[in-house]
Amino acid sequence: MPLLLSAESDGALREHLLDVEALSGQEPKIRVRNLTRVSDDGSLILKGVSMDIPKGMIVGVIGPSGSGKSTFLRSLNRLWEPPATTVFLDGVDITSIDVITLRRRVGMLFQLPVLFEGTVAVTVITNVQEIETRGTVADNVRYGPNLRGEKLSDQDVYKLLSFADLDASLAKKTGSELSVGQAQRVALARTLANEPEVLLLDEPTSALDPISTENIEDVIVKLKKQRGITTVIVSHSIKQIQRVADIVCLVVDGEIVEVLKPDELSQATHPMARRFLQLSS
Ligand SMILES: Nc1ncnc2c1ncn2[C@@H]1O[C@H](COP(=O)(O)OP(=O)(O)OP(=O)(O)O)[C@@H](O)[C@H]1O
Repeated sequence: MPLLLSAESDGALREHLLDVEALSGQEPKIRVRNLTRVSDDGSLILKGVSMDIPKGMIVGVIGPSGSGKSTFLRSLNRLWEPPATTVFLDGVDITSIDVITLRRRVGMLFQLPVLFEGTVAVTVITNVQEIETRGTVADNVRYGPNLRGEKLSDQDVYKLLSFADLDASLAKKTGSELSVGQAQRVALARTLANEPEVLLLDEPTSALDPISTENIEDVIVKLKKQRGITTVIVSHSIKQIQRVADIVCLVVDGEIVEVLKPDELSQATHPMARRFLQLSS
């Protein structure tokens, strides 16, 4: 029976008590095995991390600054290229999956939304024609499907905006007319237009006010409940992780040192993890 696994510290994988099948009833969506990253100066950024990410669950990733959280997250859709046979999506080594296909299936949202506003030429890979897109909210939402030669109808765009808790009237606006919170929800709608199976969120609300933060958190939870999307969220806010996550990974110094349920964080035993949790709460 598969177990959630954390980093190996002494050559052997340390098993955790959380059982993936018991939690989700299914095989993991993403499997990470012995993932190591060495920086140019020879220091270890990730130290043989192993982890199962259960399908349809929200996995929170917390830990001190510089501990490797973003590097871990970026490895999952090859924004940082992991070594072969270390990251698997539905059992398939992601380095063998076409990178555009992978990033459609494993979408990502960053700390700050980047919407395009000017004229952008999109080369449609399927039939090698060029489409011009102007940079409205609707254009942003249509971007991913456009790349695949699919055109979303106005209704499709409105549905995606509505799912991201945005009014359809925003569709004709440009990025500069939006608040950061609205722009982040547009970025989320744009990611959802690709119908991802997994969402990677790198501190998605750290630039947002509490109301916008709540809006985004609500959408994250709705995506799990209504669409069964698997989510990995890096956050500096332990309270946020406790609000949205089903399980929490504590990353310290390039290792996942603990995997716990959100209401069991006080049971963390690793000294650095305990100190981090005490200082953050
Ligand atoms: N491209 C890179 N080249 C060299 N070192 C890097 C690179 N990317 C990250 N690092 C280093 O790897 C370590 C982990 O960085 P990472 O951004 O993954 O940590 P983090 O836990 O997400 O930090 P934060 O919470 O501050 O965002 C840091 O020491 C960082 O300086």
